[in-house]
Amino acid sequence: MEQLPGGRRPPLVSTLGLGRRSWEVTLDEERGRLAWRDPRPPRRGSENCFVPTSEIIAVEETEFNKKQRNTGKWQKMAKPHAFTVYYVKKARNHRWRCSDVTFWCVDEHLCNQWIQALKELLEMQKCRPKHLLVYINPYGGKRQGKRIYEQKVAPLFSLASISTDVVITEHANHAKDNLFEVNINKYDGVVCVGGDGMFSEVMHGLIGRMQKDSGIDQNNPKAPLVQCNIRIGIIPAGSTDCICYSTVGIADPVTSALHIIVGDCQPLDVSSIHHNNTFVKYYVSLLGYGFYGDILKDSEKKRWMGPMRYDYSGFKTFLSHHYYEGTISFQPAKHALGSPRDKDRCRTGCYICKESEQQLAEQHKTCGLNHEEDEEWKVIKGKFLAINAVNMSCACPRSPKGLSPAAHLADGSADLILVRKCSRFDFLRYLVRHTNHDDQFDFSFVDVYRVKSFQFTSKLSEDNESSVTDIGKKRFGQFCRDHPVCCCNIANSTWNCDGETLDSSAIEVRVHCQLMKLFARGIEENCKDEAAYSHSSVEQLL
Ligand SMILES: CCCCCCCCCCCCC/C=C/[C@@H](O)[C@H](COP(=O)(O)O)NC(=O)CCCCC
Ligand SMILES: Nc1ncnc2c1ncn2[C@@H]1O[C@H](COP(=O)(O)OP(=O)(O)O)[C@@H](O)[C@H]1O
Ligand SMILES: [Ca+2]
Repeated sequence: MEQLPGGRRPPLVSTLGLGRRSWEVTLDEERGRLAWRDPRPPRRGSENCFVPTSEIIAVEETEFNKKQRNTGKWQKMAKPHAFTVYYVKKARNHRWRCSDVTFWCVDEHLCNQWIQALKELLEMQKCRPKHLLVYINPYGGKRQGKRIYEQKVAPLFSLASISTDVVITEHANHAKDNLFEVNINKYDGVVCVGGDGMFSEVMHGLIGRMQKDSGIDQNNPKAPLVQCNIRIGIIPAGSTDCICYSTVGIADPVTSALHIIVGDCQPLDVSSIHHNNTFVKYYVSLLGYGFYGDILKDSEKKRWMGPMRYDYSGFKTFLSHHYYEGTISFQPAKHALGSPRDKDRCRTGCYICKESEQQLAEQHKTCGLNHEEDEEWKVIKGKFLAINAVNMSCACPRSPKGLSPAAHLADGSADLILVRKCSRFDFLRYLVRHTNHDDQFDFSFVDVYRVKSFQFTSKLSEDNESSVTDIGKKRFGQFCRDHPVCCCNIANSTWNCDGETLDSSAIEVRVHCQLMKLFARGIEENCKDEAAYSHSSVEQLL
């Protein structure tokens, strides 16, 4: 076939049947779209439709079924040849669905030419995964992980010719441990079916494996970590599904499966947590002390309640109104272009995250040389109801704008939110603002900073100048029973680290810019207005 400069082929244009009528169908490689147009003069209800080729899921030769052939005209003509194109249809609220359109023609050769051209185009999309390793947590969220995968996700992977090795986890850390053993190079990505805790496990397995294979000591808080290029896909089947919601815009298994199929790629900042030069954990969404730590600790005892446990423990923790004393020191993220009070949000193709990617590339060229030790540290002592460090907005169904709506997925910084001791009423006002359009940072008792690293020491551990083991023993102490009204406490809180509790309260945290990648593209600006994807009028004509 004739080729254009750059090896591209000229558009393939044919008149094909769609329903009962003929349409002009164009496959334009250069513009990257499959379009079909009603050639008759425009009238109400008829539309031009197109699908970006990057969002075509599959193409299949189709048997015209009896029902279609037995209606009227078909009986009089030669047996038509047909093919079906499966593609991503964008619905409201960032939801994606698999839609399809069947074209037919009498000429078998033409039909095959179309199938061949579309298949070749799909083959050219090198970012698409062919072989995936899937971990399913059967006990996450409402315990529907296995059913969700089998009924909603597996059929789509099979349609897209993706082969899978599926592991249904049998215990906590099964997926993490397994990732240290498998031949990871066999796979184009790892999929986790579950909640944020399950994602965290898979991430620890992958990042840990990567550092081990590269001889990096994770216990060294200053060690430059090796980027993890194998992408993770999240099929949400957990209780909060914050990481999925904040990176896709919705927690919906079919939408996530389609993002995996089309081979999306979203870099993600990961923070490392150390205690006394010992590696503790990584996190990508929330590291919360005080309010969110206490909710998590209480909710773990109520796992049988499913996702409702967070509402129950949230209410209880709100009523307890405990505050914690400690010192927080941080290094502001001077490199970051944005601020936590920005009105603009991190969206698909975010220029701030792109800029960080370039800075990172420069840094790699200079062999990771930066002078962060010399940069200033700010120190804040106080009594806090909550200390939240978020690497991303932490949007979730409970709070669609999240804990820090302007946080970026991949800018190499975290937003550190300090909620000081205040009245219950004020704390409630603060919480309610996570669910409406008002600014949750516009309170005298709330401060927010964009940081690249921070440290926290609770007053208790400062007073004792204690070691990890001392802190470990004391943190399970009880809240002050003598003064229930004053809400003071003689214990430490717990850190909530992507939904997992941490044992050490004194910690050192560092953001690693774009350490890993997801099968996602960030939240898209709403593109529902583009007639392109609206196929409804075509459906009316059929
Ligand atoms: C009066 C109404 C106030 C409502 C305030 C709601 C604010 C909710 C913000 C939630 C942020 C969640 C950050 C993400 C945390 C998850 O990593 C963690 C574990 O998730 P999973 O593994 O899927 O269970 N979830 C939580 O810590 C639950 C927090 C729930 C708070 C009510
Ligand atoms: N088979 C299993 N049995 C028990 N726990 C598991 C299993 N598989 C994974 N886990 C653990 O369950 C925890 C919660 O999982 P997650 O999928 O995040 O559910 P949820 O969102 O309901 O918390 C994770 O910490 C994970 O390590
Ligand atoms: Ca970030």
